Amino acid sequence: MFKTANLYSAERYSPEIQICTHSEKNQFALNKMSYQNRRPDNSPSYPTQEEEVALPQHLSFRNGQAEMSVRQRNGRQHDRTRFRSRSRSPQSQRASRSRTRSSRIDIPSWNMYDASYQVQQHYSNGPQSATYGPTSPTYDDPGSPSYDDPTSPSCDGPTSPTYADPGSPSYDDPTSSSCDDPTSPTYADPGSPSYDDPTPQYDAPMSPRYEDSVRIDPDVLIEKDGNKKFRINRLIGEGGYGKVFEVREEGTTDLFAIKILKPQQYKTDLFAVELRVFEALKKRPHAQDNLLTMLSCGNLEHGLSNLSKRYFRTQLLGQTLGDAIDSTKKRYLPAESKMSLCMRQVQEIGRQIISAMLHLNSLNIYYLDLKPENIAFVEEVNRISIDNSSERLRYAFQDTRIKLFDFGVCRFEEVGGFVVQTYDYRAPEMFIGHTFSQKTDVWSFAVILGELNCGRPFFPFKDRKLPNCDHAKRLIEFANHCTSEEKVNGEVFINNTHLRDIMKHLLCEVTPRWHFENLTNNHFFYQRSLFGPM
Ligand SMILES: Nc1ncnc2c1ncn2[C@@H]1O[C@H](COP(=O)(O)OP(=O)(O)OP(=O)(O)O)[C@@H](O)[C@H]1O
Repeated sequence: MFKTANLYSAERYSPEIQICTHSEKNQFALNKMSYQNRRPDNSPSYPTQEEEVALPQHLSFRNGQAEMSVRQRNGRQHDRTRFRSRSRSPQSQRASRSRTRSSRIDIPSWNMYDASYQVQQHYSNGPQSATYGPTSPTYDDPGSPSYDDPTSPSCDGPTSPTYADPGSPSYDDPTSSSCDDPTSPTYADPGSPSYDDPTPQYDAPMSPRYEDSVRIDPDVLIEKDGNKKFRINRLIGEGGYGKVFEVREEGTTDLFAIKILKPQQYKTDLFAVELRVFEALKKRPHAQDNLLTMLSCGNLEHGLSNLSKRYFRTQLLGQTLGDAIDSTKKRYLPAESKMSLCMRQVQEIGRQIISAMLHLNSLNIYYLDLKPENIAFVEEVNRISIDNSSERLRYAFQDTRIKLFDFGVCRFEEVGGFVVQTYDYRAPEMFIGHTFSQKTDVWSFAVILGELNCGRPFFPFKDRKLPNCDHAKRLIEFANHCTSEEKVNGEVFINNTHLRDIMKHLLCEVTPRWHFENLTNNHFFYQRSLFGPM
């Protein structure tokens, strides 16, 4: 997503740090303070798409590690990318500590999802070779409810999915149907660079969180109770309570994902919840079509630095839907610049999410954190076919097979209580303290469909200062407008009549809102001929 980065008039910043991408020949410099305050032309408005995508808002160096945080302004996602010198000899550590502010990183391929980065760090005392980086852990969502927020009552190829999937509702068979996170990282992490803090934090002591994210030592993981050995390829991502690594089984070419629990999270039950969901899913042989399932779990023989030995291993998935549609950055673009996913693929993706949710519901599991960031493509993502002839620009993916993962927030029927949910996808009743139900997920599902159709976050407002009950009302009002043909801000939000008809039943008050079961024979999702070719 950063490949097209082209910085808005970089020279006008007083360059403290330069990053250049070889592939694009884009050189850009940033000065955190000047960017944070204003664009170079002094216009106070939202950044352009390019700026928004390209500008790292914070890049700092700590103990030989270059650290960059990217926060998509007004968006949901907060990404940090770190690079660290592979050899951490005392000399290199000393050299990096004495480095001045004039540093430069060359990144041959600026892609968050590359297996590794080749990073050349040129320090003031001479170029120094360094390598790679674990990539793109997505941290807390600026829109996510924070535990500190007292106003928040609910914390928060060509292969199409097969219609013949016996575990999924089939359109020939209309009857078929098949937890709190106190650990979420928050922006208030004292060791993290803060966006509000104008002081660059050079040579500040590393927070344990940063330090441990890059130390992969040893790089062979051995299952304690099995005989398998895995070599770590890279850190894929980091969540509130665990880190996910891409690993290769020794002696084979098979790749897997291994999630290892952070030691400080032993006391939380999110890992246990996720394992319990995996165990439950074993009872549904077809659940694995659209839900990530576990291959093994237990303890590793040797833990990694700063991580516990508890782990589980799963299939390795591709990019998340959230990253693939990357609509957050388009929030403030004019309508004509937004791109919608072609309707046929909205249908395909929607149908798979329904299938996943029906499996979970049949096991009395509430997912409760449905969002594009928790849905991943089975294969690496390839965006194709942009069709300019339709009303909106459209794109498609080569392979739309998806799976839902991250079951840490799931709830079982017998457990009630406080739930952490992402702000943008949270149902209105959750803002006013209602307990969750299956319909909580239905709302989030509809928001995702809307987002795929609009090419940007569905609800274009986010006012954290608004009392929760007012926000809830606003959501319902806005949803009513969107599901009518009325223009909202000069555009018809949902420009497909079939989708609009369904959305009326999904984006509404909780009582009339449909269940996922109501969608099992819905022609929008199950009538293949409804939409023509991409
Ligand atoms: N099986 C997998 N294959 C590929 N990538 C994965 C896999 N599982 C997780 N990831 C990546 O790792 C990141 C963190 O994983 P996950 O969301 O499960 O962690 P978490 O600790 O539950 O996070 P959160 O705090 O958001 O709940 C994800 O955003 C995703 O990009």
